Amino acid sequence: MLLSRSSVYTMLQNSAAKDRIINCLPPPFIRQATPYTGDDFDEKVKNAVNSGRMIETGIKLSKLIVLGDVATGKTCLVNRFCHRVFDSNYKATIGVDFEVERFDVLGVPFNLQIWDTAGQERFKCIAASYYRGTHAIMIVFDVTNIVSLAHCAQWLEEARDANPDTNPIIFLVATKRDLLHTSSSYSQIESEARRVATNLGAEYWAVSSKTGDCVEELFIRVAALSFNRAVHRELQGAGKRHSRISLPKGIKLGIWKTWTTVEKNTCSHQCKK
Ligand SMILES: Nc1nc2c(ncn2[C@@H]2O[C@H](COP(=O)(O)OP(=O)(O)OP(=O)(O)O)[C@@H](O)[C@H]2O)c(=O)[nH]1
Repeated sequence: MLLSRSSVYTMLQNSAAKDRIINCLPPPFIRQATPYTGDDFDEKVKNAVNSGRMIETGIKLSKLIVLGDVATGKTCLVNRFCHRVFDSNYKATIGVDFEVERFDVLGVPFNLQIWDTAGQERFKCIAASYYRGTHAIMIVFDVTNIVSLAHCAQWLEEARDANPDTNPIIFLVATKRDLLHTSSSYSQIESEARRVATNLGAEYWAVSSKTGDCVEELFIRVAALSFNRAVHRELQGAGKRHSRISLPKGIKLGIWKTWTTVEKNTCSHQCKK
């Protein structure tokens, strides 16, 4: 069955969960540890949304890839956000896993494709073939493993090589925050990680998939910045391709997550103003 653009739009518009509704730009983890310093969505983006132009151009879609050393917690991070679960047993990702999360940003339907990639060397070439066309890159390291932080620059370089013509949003994410019990051991890692984040031009976050600490906030921030960038790109005429539904080869609309319908415009992410 073929769905018209307007029926797909209506279907998706009605399906963002309450906690996926974003009406204001969420803050970074640390104000001094981000290159994305704006306090709000761009004026041009807000004007375009308010004028209704975004509805005509179709559903917004951005691709996020999650990269990092083996067992740093990439899968647990994605599963915590997408399924609200945590599994303490390690199961290696083979190649890539794929999720789509539905958001409603400033009243506009927005989909974030989340690509969880394998950290194991032997699966790397499969994973790397999915790096292309990304709009956001999340480099993950384990707070208890300083070597995984040292490898972040290499992961980013490989992702950038696959996207020479784009300017993706970059996040450096410290996982397993719950494992560092003293604040002094964490602050040592944090200062080194923030230095690395600055060098990479990345926004820094520290999360725990086990406790759920800051996971939701991280992905809401990723979605909001990605939406801002996607609309901006579209307004500049460079993002025409991304304004349409473009699912990866072999992925059908039917596997998209359909969240239980919730009342529209009930925002759980309150504006601070
Ligand atoms: N304590 C704690 N353990 C975690 C956390 N996140 C992940 N782990 C554990 O770390 C191990 C590796 O997690 P995964 O999410 O599978 O790691 P991955 O980066 O996806 O691994 P690859 O797919 O092989 O690259 C598992 O045993 C998890 O339970 C966390 O926030 N806290």
